[in-house]
Amino acid sequence: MSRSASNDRLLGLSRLSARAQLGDNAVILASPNQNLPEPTIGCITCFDSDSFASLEILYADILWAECLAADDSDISPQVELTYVGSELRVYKCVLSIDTLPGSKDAATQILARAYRHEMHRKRFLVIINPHGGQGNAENLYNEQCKPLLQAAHVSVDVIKTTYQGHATAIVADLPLSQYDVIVCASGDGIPHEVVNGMRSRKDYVAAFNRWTVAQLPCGSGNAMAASCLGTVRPGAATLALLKAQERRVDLMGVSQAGQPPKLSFLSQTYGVIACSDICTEFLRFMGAVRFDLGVLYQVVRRSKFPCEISIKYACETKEGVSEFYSQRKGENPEDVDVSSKNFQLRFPDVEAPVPEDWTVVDPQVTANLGIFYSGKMPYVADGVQFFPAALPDDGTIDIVVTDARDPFTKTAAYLTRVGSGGHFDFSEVHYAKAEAFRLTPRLRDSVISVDGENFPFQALQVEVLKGVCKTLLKDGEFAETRNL
Ligand SMILES: Nc1ncnc2c1ncn2[C@@H]1O[C@H](COP(=O)(O)OP(=O)(O)OP(=O)(O)O)[C@@H](O)[C@H]1O
Repeated sequence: MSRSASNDRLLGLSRLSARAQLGDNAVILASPNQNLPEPTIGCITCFDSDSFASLEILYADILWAECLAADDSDISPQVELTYVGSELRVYKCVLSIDTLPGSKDAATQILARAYRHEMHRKRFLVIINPHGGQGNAENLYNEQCKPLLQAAHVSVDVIKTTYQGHATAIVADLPLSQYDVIVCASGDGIPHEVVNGMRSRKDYVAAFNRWTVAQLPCGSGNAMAASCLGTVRPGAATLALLKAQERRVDLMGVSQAGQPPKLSFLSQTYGVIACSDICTEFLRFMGAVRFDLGVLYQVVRRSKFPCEISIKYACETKEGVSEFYSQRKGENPEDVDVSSKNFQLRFPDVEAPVPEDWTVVDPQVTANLGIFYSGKMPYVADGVQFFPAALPDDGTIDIVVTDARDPFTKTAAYLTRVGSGGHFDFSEVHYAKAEAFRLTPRLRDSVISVDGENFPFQALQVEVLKGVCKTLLKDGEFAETRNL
């Protein structure tokens, strides 16, 4: 039996008798009603006249499809479609699907096209950091992400963190088979905790083979979503996540003397950038602006951050980086399970002498260091492509080094071009790819930041761990960066 008319009114459902057929990329409306109902503002189950004006609803925007039992067996099958329309609101409509190639019913065929990577079948654990994003994370999730996840019928459990380090503890104790995707509704701090929680488990290899880690951008630093889903808008990121392709990415193993080894998924930094992030925590109320102010302050002061850096290069020059990048971009290898070997550190301990085949960065530069920034993902913040040559699982870490002695005008010129990746072109900016590096600070006190978190201020050694973690990438690749 079909749904009753009163039930439809309750849902705000528009029962169109529009006929439609399944195209390659969209459900294409053949003859929409002349008198289209206006969408009801704020209602999540209404008709979006904008999409209908274009006479098609893209599979990329479809969240759900369900066959309605026909009142009359003579008419084409009726399908209730749930989709994302203008302003990322969720809409519903009922269509009569005209021609149906193949034996599967219309809803099954639409869902297969809407979810090429079957994300609608996955079980999600969402970890919300209520403290994240200036205390806004929970609201952002509830208002912008949850309606889309519900409309997509995915199974979702939610846990809120109650203290720093809670996400590590949650993941360390989680039954392995209960979930497929660990979604961090947070900034970059929670994914950092999640991968370390996974690594702390006795069955860590199984955990990295089972769980996919993703971010819904609800924090103040959302580099993971910017890089993997191509947006830091929570609603758009939710849609991108539901349609994304699972892909293995590299992590980095971070070693410091006397500290337990840690995993890093995003970046390590010392100098201007680290200080601008960590040293401006007290300006948290200002949001992202606090970071820009911090950079400006350090650059105007021409602050120096002496250190020693040794690098096991994969590409030492920018020409090498460009060539490597163009050869490897677009590779989309099959997902192969990892073993404990993939997590083993290959290089001598951080306290042992630096291996002979590593290169010592010019001591003139490192005695006057401005920025040291190393990373695995292209975007370190919304619209800031610090590492335009970063690739998901190329087995390398991108490194940027600058000299604080550069004239202010030069420094300002390359820093203002970081948004477009234009800093790569400046001869003053050293950009390389490495398998590993060691950084030994030569200041009494300053900051070392790993994935945006404050780490002990002492020497650190970092090496890449190839393809150990699964995440979700829009179109199976990192967000687009400039041409190199
Ligand atoms: N309930 C809580 N109370 C206080 N801190 C918490 C809580 N839950 C998580 N945290 C900590 O908050 C820190 C920042 O988290 P997250 O990255 O999600 O937010 P953010 O707004 O992007 O912050 P940041 O700007 O510091 O990156 C993490 O170190 C995390 O451990």
